[in-house]
Amino acid sequence: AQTAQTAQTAQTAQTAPKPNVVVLATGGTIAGAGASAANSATYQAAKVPVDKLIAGVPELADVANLRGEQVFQIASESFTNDRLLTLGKRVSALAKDPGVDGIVITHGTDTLEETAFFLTLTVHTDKPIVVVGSMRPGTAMSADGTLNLYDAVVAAGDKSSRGKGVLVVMNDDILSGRDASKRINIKTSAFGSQWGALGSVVEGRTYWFRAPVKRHTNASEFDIDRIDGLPTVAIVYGSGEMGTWGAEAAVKAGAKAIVHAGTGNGSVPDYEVETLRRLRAGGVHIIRSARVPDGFVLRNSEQPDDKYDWVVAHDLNPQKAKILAALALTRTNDTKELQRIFWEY
Ligand SMILES: NC(=O)C[C@H](N)C(=O)O
Repeated sequence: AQTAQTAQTAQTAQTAPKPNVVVLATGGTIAGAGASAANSATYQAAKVPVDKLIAGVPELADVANLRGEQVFQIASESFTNDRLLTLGKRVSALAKDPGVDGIVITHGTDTLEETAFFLTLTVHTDKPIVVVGSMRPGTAMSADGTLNLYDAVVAAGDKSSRGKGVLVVMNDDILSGRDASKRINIKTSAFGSQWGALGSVVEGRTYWFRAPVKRHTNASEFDIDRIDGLPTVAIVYGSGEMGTWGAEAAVKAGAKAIVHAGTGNGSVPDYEVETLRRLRAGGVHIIRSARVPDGFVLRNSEQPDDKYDWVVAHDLNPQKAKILAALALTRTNDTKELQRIFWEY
């Protein structure tokens, strides 16, 4: 009986139509190449074209009908707002295509968390969008890109991934694009979230344990199809003896908002308070976040945000807060609205 059932399962797998998944390649280490197999950290990112990446994992053909598109070939530290918009608009167009069931974006890991958050805030779709990278180039021993890509394609082709916002698949984990963050820069377990993974991919199957509750994709008020530019938002990193020059220089350079990556609970040094209040009075928004990777910044604790007309970034790290602030400023200049947005997304 078991043999009959195994045969039937195999036949169902063969006859069930495979999902159509598009791989959008942007570069990164997952497309990297090093001089020797021992080079896990010394290599050139963004070398291998998308068709070669796909051809390198023949098992992909078992789980999806795949085609690749080379959007960029860059290391992800070189992402700009313009590139984010180009990528977002392409993802949105593909998501509207009835012949596309899911989208995978291969991406460098350095700014993968920004791109994943940006897409989850701006692309209106239920279809799975999965961002994936690797920590070792394909030429290295124990390269992690092949399994990560396979897992990403599995997740993107799986109906159970729909409506969960943009996902990050790395190292067997399925994470929310909202709060997945690069937390270790030398190991394959690079990505995590203080709120935990949503699920796992194991041997070509997805397993889910939670779902995001914050607004995303179809429920978002931001729409990539209507955004053609983003304002400059600067992150000013908090430390002892940080001075006030970082904030001043950011505003001189045209920043419309400053994400203050404060110490502790988004603290502001006594000697900087008046500078930030003056910049706010001049129209620049001050968003208090924290350089501490976990936890969240409380409103009116540490600083009287109501009195100063400042915003807090909630649990978003500075780089995520920068993305949300830039998007929010395309729609409002009102502090209360900005704060609402930071609570809701
Ligand atoms: N692991 C990586 O992908 C790092 C690389 N610097 C990138 O972000 O493109």
